[in-house]
Amino acid sequence: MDDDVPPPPRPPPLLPPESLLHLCSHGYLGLELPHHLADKYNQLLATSDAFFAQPAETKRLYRPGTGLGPEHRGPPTSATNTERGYTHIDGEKEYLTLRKSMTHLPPGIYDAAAPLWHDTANLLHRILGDIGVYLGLEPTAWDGVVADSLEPSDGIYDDDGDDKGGKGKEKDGEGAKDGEGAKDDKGENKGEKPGSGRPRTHPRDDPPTLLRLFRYEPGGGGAEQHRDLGLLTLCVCWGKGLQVRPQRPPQPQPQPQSAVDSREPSQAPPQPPVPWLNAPRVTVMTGDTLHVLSSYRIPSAQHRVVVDAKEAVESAGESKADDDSNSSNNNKETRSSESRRSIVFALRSTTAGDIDLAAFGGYGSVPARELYDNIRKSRVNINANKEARAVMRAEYERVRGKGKGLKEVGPKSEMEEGDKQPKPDNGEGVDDDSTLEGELVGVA
Ligand SMILES: O=C(O)CCC(=O)C(=O)O
Ligand SMILES: [Fe+2]
Repeated sequence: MDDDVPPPPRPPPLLPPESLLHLCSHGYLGLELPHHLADKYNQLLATSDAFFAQPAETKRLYRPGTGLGPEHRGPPTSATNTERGYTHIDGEKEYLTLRKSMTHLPPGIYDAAAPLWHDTANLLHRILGDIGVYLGLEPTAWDGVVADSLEPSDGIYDDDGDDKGGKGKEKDGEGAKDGEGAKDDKGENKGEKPGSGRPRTHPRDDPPTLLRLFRYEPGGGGAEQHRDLGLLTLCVCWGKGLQVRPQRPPQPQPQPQSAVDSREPSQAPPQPPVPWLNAPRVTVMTGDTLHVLSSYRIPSAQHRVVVDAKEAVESAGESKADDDSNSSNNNKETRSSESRRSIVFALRSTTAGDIDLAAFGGYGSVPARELYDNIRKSRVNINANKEARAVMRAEYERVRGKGKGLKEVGPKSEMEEGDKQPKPDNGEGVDDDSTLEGELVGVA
């Protein structure tokens, strides 16, 4: 007998079976964070609050852009890039977006965010492992697509000019603009950990995963209904506003017609819309990339943010999405004069190399960047400013109106119909090298 039994390859399952079933059926789940991680979120919130309390001119130093002068501290990328640095949408919200490189950050943010990045990415990776088991995949199936997002970098960015134009530019396909920008800007992370001799990190080498600190204006509108682009998103909220929409329960099969009821199935009364529910304070949500890689078995979470207190109460009817044992039920109402804040960690699939589809029950492999770009198509960036959203929405409607667009909204039809779809927006016009996230699914 061989006593040499190898250790299990993974930690034991994290989610109880009923919670995993809820997540895989509805796309969202309330979580109770371990104390140490909840503390880290509270510390990051305090640091983030301190940053948002700064005068507008100070915060603007951290916006993305190039050639913005010696005081500029933000990422040296396109000025319209909403996926890095500080963004302010007047009357709506402001947010600071961190990427794995952890560079170009206001003082104090790196120290508060880096440990939290590590713990959150690893928590979501573990939940992906559970989802893999639910799907009948190897629990390690996701490792290759998230490996480059798991650990934060060291926040050092020292562009002394000798790697411009080459290293990493093609790595994730989003580097050219970043790299060009670096020529015009020293790009030092002056508010952050000084140091030398350590591996340098350039923003252009970042995987698309992000950590975002939000502050919403009271009554400023929140975020329109959408689905996230990536694999899993963790939202930690201070103040009510995040709402989720469960999947419609399966409908009973139409009965054989009888003399009593001769209605055609198509004449059945229309279903009332599924109501929005207030999300638990800490909620994990599935994204479109997970939907696609699960062969469409796992829905992506429909969600929105409603910060108009009156609308939030009316639309969700005070019901809470805490119908599972894991949810945390302390999503206190924000007083209308108070700003809602949230910290969002969006774990996205790599854009480097190839994705082995066999690991997901498919066949062959696909270039990771191609998968990412296909899923990103026909999306509206719900975190862009009003004008940009209007342009994207109009283009989206134009394409749909011509009948050449997606037969149905969403990545399923995109994947089925290949990548020949007209592109309502590919991100270039708005964010240049950034990812558009969030799709409006019922554009009014
Ligand atoms: O602020 C939140 O709670 C969620 C924001 C969101 O859904 C998003 O930015 O994609
Ligand atoms: Fe979202």
